[in-house]
Amino acid sequence: MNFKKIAAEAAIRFIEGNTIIGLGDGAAISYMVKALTVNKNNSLTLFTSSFSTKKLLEDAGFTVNEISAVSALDIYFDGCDQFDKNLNALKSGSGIHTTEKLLASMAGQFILVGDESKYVDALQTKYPVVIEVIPDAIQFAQEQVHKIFPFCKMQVRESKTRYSNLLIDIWFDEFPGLPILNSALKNITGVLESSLFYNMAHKAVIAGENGLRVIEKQGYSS
Ligand SMILES: O=C[C@H](O)[C@H](O)[C@H](O)COP(=O)(O)O
Repeated sequence: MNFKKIAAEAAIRFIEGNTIIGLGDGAAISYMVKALTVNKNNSLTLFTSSFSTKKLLEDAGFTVNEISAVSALDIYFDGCDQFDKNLNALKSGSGIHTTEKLLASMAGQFILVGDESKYVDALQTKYPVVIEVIPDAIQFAQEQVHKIFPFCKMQVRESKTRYSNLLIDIWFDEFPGLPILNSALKNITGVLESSLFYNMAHKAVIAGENGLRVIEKQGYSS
């Protein structure tokens, strides 16, 4: 069974009545593009944080709009590495979290899509937290991270971001409290964003052996 495909096809239903849509990156999102292609709706205005998703959309005949031209989306859909029961998510894999966070912040609803394996009680340290850093701050940012979290390990990625910035993977043996982790990284001068999406997602659509589930953030009803 292809659970990402099942979740993606279910997630499409949330589009009904909404027209300004953002799409993230990854396998689940690629199934959403396929599903959108089958039920083509020309009234959608589409944005994406991902060059791969952009190519998929354009190959399928959709127009992809410039992010700089928009300030509000109806819904932003994206995959993740993991998310917890409060819908805090790690989106470290692709290194495009700054653009993903921008679109998620613009959206009235931010919906995570994936298979059941993404859902954990508490985020696990098998993924790093990644920060996007302006090149001139590369030493300073590492020093600051080290001062705040002396036991973490850091590795600068070789690839640059679409904004020509650098990415640092930060590995923990154990995560500090997520609110502290979130604000401490955000407050370092020269750091744009981290790959921890703390308190941002509204819903998650996941599929697995036990069927399809929509998990809503506590206190959120659309
Ligand atoms: O880390 C986050 C990435 O941006 C993707 O959202 C994530 O890797 C997608 O996962 P999948 O390919 O399992 O849908």
